Amino acid sequence: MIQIQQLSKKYKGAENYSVQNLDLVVEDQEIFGLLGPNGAGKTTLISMLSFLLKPTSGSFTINNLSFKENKKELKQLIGIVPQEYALYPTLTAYENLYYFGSMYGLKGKVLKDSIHSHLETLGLSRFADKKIDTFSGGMKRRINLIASILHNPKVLFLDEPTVGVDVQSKNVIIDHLKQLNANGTTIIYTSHHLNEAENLCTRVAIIDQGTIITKGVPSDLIAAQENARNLEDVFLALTGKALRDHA
Ligand SMILES: Nc1ncnc2c1ncn2[C@@H]1O[C@H](COP(=O)(O)OP(=O)(O)OP(=O)(O)O)[C@@H](O)[C@H]1O
Repeated sequence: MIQIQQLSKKYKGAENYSVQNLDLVVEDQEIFGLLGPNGAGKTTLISMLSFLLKPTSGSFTINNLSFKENKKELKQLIGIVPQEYALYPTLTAYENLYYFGSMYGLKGKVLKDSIHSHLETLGLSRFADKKIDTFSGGMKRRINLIASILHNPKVLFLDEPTVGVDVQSKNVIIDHLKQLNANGTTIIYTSHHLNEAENLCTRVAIIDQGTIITKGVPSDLIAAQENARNLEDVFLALTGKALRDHA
């Protein structure tokens, strides 16, 4: 279980908080969606939960382990799939995955088997020895995903895992997330694909200006919002239609 208490982040030099006094509980085995307009604070939140970013204040625990006192254990327990590709372009897919697996302390046959089995499931076995810079966006996204799950994390954070990929790659990624979840991994992911979240998530939270404005089971949120037919209607009713451009 993930318990977030009063978590806040204000970037250095920024006027406003990007995440402010956020409270949230995510139960084991959920697929939890973080939704919200551009700049809402989704990446900031997920980056704090995966130790990529230090909170300004507040706290969280994962499986009762505190982010302050149990950082090392927690880093082994979680996986993070960042929005940007974190891969070495001139190394092959296999070499990249071997490197990332080693970072989690995996080695030998266990690591090799894990790499090959994930490459197989995600349809990339025949590209194992090809360099990453020859890969399409969809292939890189799948390698990025594998790099984060070789150590079989109990909790997986993903920042827009299906952005910019074709429908085929997207389906393979979503099916794999469902499979991981069925095998016991709790999943928290950010997305702008509201249809996808509506179908995939046990619960979602809609975030705006660094705070949660609503959360719940997608069908409950739709039923509770007047004239809403889907999650997109709920999203627009709660966050408005104004563009969120800012520099
Ligand atoms: N490194 C940074 N320094 C200063 N401000 C930042 C930094 N990163 C993000 N922000 C600001 O924090 C706010 C939240 O940004 P964040 O990237 O978390 O939003 P998001 O919901 O993930 O947006 P998107 O959907 O566009 O990815 C925005 O106002 C953004 O400009």
